[in-house]
Amino acid sequence: QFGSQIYCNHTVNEVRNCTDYPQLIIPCDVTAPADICTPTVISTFIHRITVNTPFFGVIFYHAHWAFLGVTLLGFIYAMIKSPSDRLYDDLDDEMDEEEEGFLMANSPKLQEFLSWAQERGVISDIQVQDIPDKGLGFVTKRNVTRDNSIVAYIPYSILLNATKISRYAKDKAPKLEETFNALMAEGKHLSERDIFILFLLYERLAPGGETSSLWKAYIDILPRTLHTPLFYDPTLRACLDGTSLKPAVDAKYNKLKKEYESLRSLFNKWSKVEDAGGHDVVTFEHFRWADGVFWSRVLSFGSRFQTIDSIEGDLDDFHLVPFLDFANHSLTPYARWEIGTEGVELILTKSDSLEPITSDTEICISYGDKPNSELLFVHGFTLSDNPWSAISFPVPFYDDDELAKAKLLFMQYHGIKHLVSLARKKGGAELSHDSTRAMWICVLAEEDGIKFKLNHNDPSHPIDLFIGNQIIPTLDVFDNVINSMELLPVIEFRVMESVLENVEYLLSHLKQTNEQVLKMMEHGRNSRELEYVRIYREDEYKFLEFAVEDFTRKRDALMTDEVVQRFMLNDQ
Ligand SMILES: C[S@@+](CC[C@H](N)C(=O)[O-])C[C@H]1O[C@@H](n2cnc3c(N)ncnc32)[C@H](O)[C@@H]1O
Repeated sequence: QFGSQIYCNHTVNEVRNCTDYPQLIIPCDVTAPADICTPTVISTFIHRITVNTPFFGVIFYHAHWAFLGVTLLGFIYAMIKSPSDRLYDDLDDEMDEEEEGFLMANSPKLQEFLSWAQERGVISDIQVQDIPDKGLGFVTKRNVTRDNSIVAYIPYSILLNATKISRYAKDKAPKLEETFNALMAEGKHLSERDIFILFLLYERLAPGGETSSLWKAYIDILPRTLHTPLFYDPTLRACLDGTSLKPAVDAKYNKLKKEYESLRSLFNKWSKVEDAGGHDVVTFEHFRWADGVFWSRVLSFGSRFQTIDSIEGDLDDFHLVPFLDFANHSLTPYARWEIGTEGVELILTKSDSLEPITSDTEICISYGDKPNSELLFVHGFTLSDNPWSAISFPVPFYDDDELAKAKLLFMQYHGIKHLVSLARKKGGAELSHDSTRAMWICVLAEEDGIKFKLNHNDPSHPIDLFIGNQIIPTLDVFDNVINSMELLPVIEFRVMESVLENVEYLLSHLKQTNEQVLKMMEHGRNSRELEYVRIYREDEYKFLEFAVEDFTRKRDALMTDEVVQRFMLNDQ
């Protein structure tokens, strides 16, 4: 009623004086002198109502208590009510795991999954644990020797691949099958990846899809938030400016967005939008998640098929292997995975060292010789001591190249990527075989004797290439013909010059943005993601400097070649 007002409650000769009695300076209350303590406007107002119309005063008094009571009850209800809506269940999951984006090793969901796996035949002699900065991973339970022994075994029956998902949709998930059928009716070819991500979304979000599913326990342990650049906020994304990854991230983001929009209406057939609280059943956020989970956990069996003939007759490349997919990546892994006769095995790789691996040591596998750009793009982490470096840029056709369209069509027909990839190998920066072919096609001109013939009436074979008078039916023939051309050093010289121009441009672009980005990084919140981006930028910078040096050397060496010199003289 009086707010923070105070007064002196002591008089000397009828004058208020608290100089010697500071303890008598006290807060105003109703007994205080009215000329010193002024009630607040609101309290005066309420007082007046109460005195002039006691009836309303009584109502006001009781309403006050009723309001407090209802608020308290509402609060208690909100505390004890478990959210029933699937959408909020999901939100709840996300909040639990929000901090790290990963499940914790002691979570009931993980325990449920481990029992599920065990009941279905998974055998393991290692433990799933929280690994700092990596989510979950494997650790040894006791001292073990590296002797090619199997430390985990996952039977084929719980592996997922596109064929199995399609069969599951047919038998148990009619709405998922409807989605597959609708897309095929539109003439869309469903890739293995398409089938996987539709499955992951269906299992996670379609009502009734997950509850009775064989895969529920597995879907539940998949990380709900991912940390790849596709999930960066705009500031963090700007820290990629000037790198070769930036255009790749932007392109992927836009592609996913388009893909999501084209599927949105089909997702909304899984349940009524009203039942999903007026939201889309599957949001773009979910769609990004499914794509990210797929690429960060899938194993490619492709190159290892010769070792199996009992995997239920299907020859899909991509497999999700529940349990094995807890294995993290290391440059010096203790284990590898292999396809056994009845399941996938995790094997402690043999080592000459007799020293055992001590208990509680992390058991990693190798995801392959992946450069930091790829690790960051697919997995959201980088390694400061990663020896694998690589860089890619689009095939650099000249603006005035009239054959560019035909060249692109030829490359497409023969499955040559439109991307040039350079990697650190054998002490130099090397073009991949595919990229060498792409660069040859790029730098060849009509004057060199190449000719394209378009086959308008045959869409299955739309273009032919001729070099001299020889038709080039396959890429092997292409390699042989180019390698036996007298002009080869000139072609190589052009390739070196063009690649050099591109790596020089990439380096200067990275240099230009470095200062600005480093400043932004200094002021940014220090996060693990930022550290990963910093490592990647430094790595790319060093590799580009190295590539510029190496290609300058290679180009200069070719400049002394007789054929090149003759060609240059004739050209002038
Ligand atoms: C196949 S999963 C491995 C299991 C995963 N840690 C989990 O909690 O489910 C691959 C993901 O693990 C994380 N990861 C694997 N190796 C890592 C490493 N060396 N450093 C940081 N994160 C790693 C990345 O998020 C990656 O996308």
